[in-house]
Amino acid sequence: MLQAGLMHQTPASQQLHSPQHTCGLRHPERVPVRHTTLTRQHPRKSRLRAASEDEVDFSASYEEGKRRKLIDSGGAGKSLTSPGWLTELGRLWGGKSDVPVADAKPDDIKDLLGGALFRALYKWMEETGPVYLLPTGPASSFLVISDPEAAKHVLRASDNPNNPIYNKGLVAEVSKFLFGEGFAVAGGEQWRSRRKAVNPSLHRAYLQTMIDRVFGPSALHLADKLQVASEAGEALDLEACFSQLTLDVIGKALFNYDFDALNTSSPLIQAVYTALKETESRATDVVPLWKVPFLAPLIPRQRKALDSVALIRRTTEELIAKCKEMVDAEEQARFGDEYINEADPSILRFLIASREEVSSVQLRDDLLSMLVAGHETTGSALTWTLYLLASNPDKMAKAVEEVERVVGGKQQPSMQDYTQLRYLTRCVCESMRLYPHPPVLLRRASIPDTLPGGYGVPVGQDVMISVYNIHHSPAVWDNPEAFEPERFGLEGPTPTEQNTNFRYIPFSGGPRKCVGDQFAMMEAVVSLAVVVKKFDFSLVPDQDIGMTTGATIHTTNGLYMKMQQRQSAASPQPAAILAR
Ligand code: HEM
Repeated sequence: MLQAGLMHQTPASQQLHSPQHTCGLRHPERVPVRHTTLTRQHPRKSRLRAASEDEVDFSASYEEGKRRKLIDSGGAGKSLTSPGWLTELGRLWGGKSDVPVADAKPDDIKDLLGGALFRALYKWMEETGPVYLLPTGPASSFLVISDPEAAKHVLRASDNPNNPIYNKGLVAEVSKFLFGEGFAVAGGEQWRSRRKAVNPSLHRAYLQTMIDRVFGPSALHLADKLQVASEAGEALDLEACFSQLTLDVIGKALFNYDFDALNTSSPLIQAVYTALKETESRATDVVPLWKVPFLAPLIPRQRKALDSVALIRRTTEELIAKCKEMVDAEEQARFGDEYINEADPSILRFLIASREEVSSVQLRDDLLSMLVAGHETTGSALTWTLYLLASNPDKMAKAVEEVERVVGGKQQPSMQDYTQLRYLTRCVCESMRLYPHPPVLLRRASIPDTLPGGYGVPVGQDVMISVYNIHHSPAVWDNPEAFEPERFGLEGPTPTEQNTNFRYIPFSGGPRKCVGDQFAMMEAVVSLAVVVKKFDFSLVPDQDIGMTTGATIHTTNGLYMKMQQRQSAASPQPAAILAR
């Protein structure tokens, strides 16, 4: 089954010959995507209707969809097959709701809890339409959204002071044990004021410093490790390597702390992984025992998670204390919008030097939010981009040609080079279209709402925006399963939620959009540029990579590759090799 997760990928051979997009950019700020609208003609089928203009007006299709809806009085979509028990419960629960209910069988739900969430959600989208109710118990359900216009509506109304309809809901519940007061899960005024304080720390001068001093050098450390394996003729698990790399990067960028995860295994690193795993497990627990506080110390998994969080918090508090001492010792910390301390350009340093009124617990939890949000996400984006490039030799050849031309004899790209690595940037974008991290975004309605097109959303309803479905929908993208970085024209802007009208939302959108999007793109492109410049990568044949989901889409069994140093990269050698 896990293998099947990758089976719906278009085979590399077909991708090589897949027709290229020809639609040009008519609007300089718009990225060409398939100009179609999803029209619900039948609850089990959707058909494509070509739109005549750049911008798609979804309102017409919603109206048509509403007219054609085949909803019975119980609120469930008409089903030709015998519905499962969950659907029955959904019918009872659905009452007057007009949202079609997914024909969810127990097996499907098992799939979902096992981590293959996106596949089940996709199937129900095909059967039921772009907005449906997924019953998950007698009194619980998700309203699943796979439509860009409805996603835009919900994301823009999330923690929006002028239109406060949705909040983070379940996400906040399952990760509170780790994030605490952190702004990634907080809501309302607490979130707003902390996001305002953190945002400026990611200014352009900081990102430039990160490229030169963190992204490039950390990727060169990875190259050292790859070189050793290459000389020994060994295969390495690149997913594990990228996870180590991105932990090293985020540690330095946030705290000026070197986890050195590429070379060592410390209890702290293990603690970060354990805590992350626990958030994933909590989101899919059938019986959420973690909700019962007095039980936690009695359950080994919970105890381990809580011990891990305690270790992470202690370490972060120590780093904050040290940094505070340094800032206090400075005669006059010159602080401005683009403040950077030469010796310590970290975000922690910026936040302390800004002397914002903030409790140390809040500061600690904000940093932890960024550590967690910025680690596995970027690691997974790197993993799947390299996988896709290795599976598509013609795309890899184009990427390598660009890197060699732009970066030339240097070991790592500069900020200026980064802006010229346009094809490689689009490879990362396209990989995040096919493998979005996270594949779903969760929200909860804090007041009753109506989606564009008329579906009602009751107060307290959990909403799941399936980014995966939107990114894979044939109604939204031409040839959606193919890896085609070219679909985002080289001359135009890189795709964002804005210039694709929420068809492309790997960093979400609206007020809760990722704060680290630029950081992540630079980190991913620079890291890939460094390694593809030095090595040819080949997938170990016949491996069962598998695909599963949690906070990100990751492999089930790792991504094993062999590296061979490129002729053109024979000199200069990676730093550590020279030192040997
Ligand atoms: C490829 C890498 C990344 C991806 C795909 C990604 C994706 C996302 C997404 C989808 C959200 C919004 C979730 C929602 O709407 O519920 C988000 C939020 C966030 N991300 Fe990222 N992210 C990445 C890298 C980073 C990095 C490197 C950092 C830090 C430097 C970061 C920090 C955050 C924070 C703090 C939030 C919460 C923002 C808020 O709630 O106000 N992310 N990310």
